[in-house]
Amino acid sequence: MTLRPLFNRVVVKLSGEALMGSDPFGLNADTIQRMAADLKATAELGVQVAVVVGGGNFFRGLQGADKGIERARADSIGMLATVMNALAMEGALEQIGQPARVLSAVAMPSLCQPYSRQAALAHLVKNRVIMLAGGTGNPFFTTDTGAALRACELSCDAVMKATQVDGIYTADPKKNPDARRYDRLTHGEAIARNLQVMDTAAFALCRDNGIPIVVFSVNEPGAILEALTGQGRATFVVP
Ligand SMILES: Nc1ncnc2c1ncn2[C@@H]1O[C@H](COP(=O)(O)OP(=O)(O)OP(=O)(O)O)[C@@H](O)[C@H]1O
Ligand SMILES: O=c1ccn([C@@H]2O[C@H](COP(=O)(O)O)[C@@H](O)[C@H]2O)c(=O)[nH]1
Repeated sequence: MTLRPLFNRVVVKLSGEALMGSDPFGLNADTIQRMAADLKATAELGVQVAVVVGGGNFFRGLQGADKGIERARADSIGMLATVMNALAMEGALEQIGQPARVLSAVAMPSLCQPYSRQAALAHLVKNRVIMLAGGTGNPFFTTDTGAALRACELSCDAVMKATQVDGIYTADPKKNPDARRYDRLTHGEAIARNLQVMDTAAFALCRDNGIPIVVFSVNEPGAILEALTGQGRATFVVP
């Protein structure tokens, strides 16, 4: 069967928490290798892939702030966590022969290239998987908003949110076993119903720029390729 991608250029928002696999913290090597293979298979289908990686496996700013770290400083630590994840994934991709580049919104030129739209587009057309680290580069935001922002500025066809749950539910399914899953809803409905799988700023940016969002679980091998070819379980957020 020939697999046809639903989209030609995407932002994959890769959950930081998913990168720890069954470990309690940090990076799980098998999990990273599995996701790298999935991203490579997706790129081999001809899809241009920009990955915005989260940092929840290491640090979230709000948790730091709860422990008394000033919020902006805590968010800086969170952004650095995303750079660690991006560097790890870049290495895993290169190891299996998939060209990849980290571009960071927080400049650290001895480790990776600073993010610019021009550089990102130049890598994408050469079929390199780009790892967009540092979120938006500003505190008080999340990598979901970073993913939406990059999808807008890089003219992506969709945001693929690769996360820990297999779609968007009426409430957080980890806390509410009676929550029901949506197959499809609009950005406006997601915002109005306060569905916290993504933050409102991310939903609003995608709504205002007509960018669909696909939410799916990344916990099975091949999940990204499956979601991109319209297989498997996912929720589609559409204009
Ligand atoms: N209505 C909802 N439907 C689905 N999931 C929801 C909902 N409300 C809250 N969630 C929670 O949102 C989580 C996904 O978002 P979250 O930002 O926490 O993590 P992530 O995007 O996977 O990235 P990271 O781990 O890097 O922070 C899910 O694991 C789920 O528990
Ligand atoms: O634009 C951004 C993106 C992220 N942060 C900080 O990083 C952590 C980790 O990102 P997640 O989206 O939670 O995975 C986040 O909690 C923020 O503290 C940021 O400041 N700005």
